[in-house]
Amino acid sequence: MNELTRIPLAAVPDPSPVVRLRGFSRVFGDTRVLDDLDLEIAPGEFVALLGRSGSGKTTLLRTLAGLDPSVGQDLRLPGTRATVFQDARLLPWKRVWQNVVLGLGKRTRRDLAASALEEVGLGHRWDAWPLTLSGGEAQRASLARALIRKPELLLLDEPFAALDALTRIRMHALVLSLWQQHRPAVLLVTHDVEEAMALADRILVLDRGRIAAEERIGAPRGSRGSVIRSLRASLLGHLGLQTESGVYADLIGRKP
Ligand SMILES: Nc1ncnc2c1ncn2[C@@H]1O[C@H](COP(=O)(O)OP(=O)(O)OP(=O)(O)O)[C@@H](O)[C@H]1O
Repeated sequence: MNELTRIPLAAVPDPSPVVRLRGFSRVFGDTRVLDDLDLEIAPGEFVALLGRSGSGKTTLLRTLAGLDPSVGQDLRLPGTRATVFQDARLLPWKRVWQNVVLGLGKRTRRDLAASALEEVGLGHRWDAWPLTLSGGEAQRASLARALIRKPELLLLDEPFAALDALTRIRMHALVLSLWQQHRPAVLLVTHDVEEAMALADRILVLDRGRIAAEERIGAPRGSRGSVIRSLRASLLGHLGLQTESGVYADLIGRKP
C-alpha cells in the first residue's frame, strides 16, 4: 500500500462547487419569485431543473447567467458561463461561423469555429446564413457557440422545447456526448420530466421559489429503465401533475 491509499476519505476535501447560492431571494414588486433558495452545483455535474410555469426557473437561470443586473455579487458563480436558449439567437446578418466566435475577438480564427461546428455535426454548414438552418441545426450552432467558450457552467434554458420529437432525441444524445467530453457543470431548465430523467445526475423541482424536491439518479445513463418508472411518478407528484395526467388519460381513454 502506498502513502496515498492510506489517506482517510474524510481528509479529501470536496471539490468546491461551481455554483453556490445561500438564502437567495429575488422579488419583483410584491412577488417573491425566489425565496431564500439554496443551491449548489459541483464541477462537471449535470443538474436538471423542473418546475411549473411561473415557478421561477428562468429567473434563477438568468441570475446564474449574470443577466440580472440587480443581483449583487454575493453569489459564487464561475468565471466562464455560457447559455443556450430555446431560440438559437443567431445574428441573421452574420455567417454561422461568425456567430459561433462572436465576441471572442478579431484574432479568433475561422478554423476554430469550423472545428466547433464539426463537433456538433454542423461542419458542412459552417459558412451558411443562419436563416437557412433548420431549428435543430440552429440549436447545434448555438451549442457550438456556447462550447467554444469552454464554460465551467453551461446553462440550458429549454433548448429542445421547440424541436420535433426525433430531433429532440438526437439533440439529447449530442448534449450528453459533448458533456462527457468537455465536462462542464450543466443546469438544464426543462418542462420535460423524461428529458430530465434521461440526461441529469440530479433533478430539482422548483416550487414557490424554493427547491421543493431533489432526486439523485445513481444509475448510469442507458440503464435507468427500472429507476425511471418510480421516479416519474414522484416527480409528477411534486409538479402537481398527477391530476392533470389523469385528466389527459381520460381524454385519450388510457390509464395514466
Ligand atoms: N422582470 C420581471 N418583472 C416582474 N415580474 C417578473 C419579471 N421576471 C419574471 N417575473 C415574474 O416572476 C415569476 C416567475 O417567472 P419565471 O419566468 O422565472 O418563471 P418560469 O418558471 O421560468 O416560467 P415558464 O416555465 O412559464 O417559463 C412570474 O410570475 C413572472 O411574471
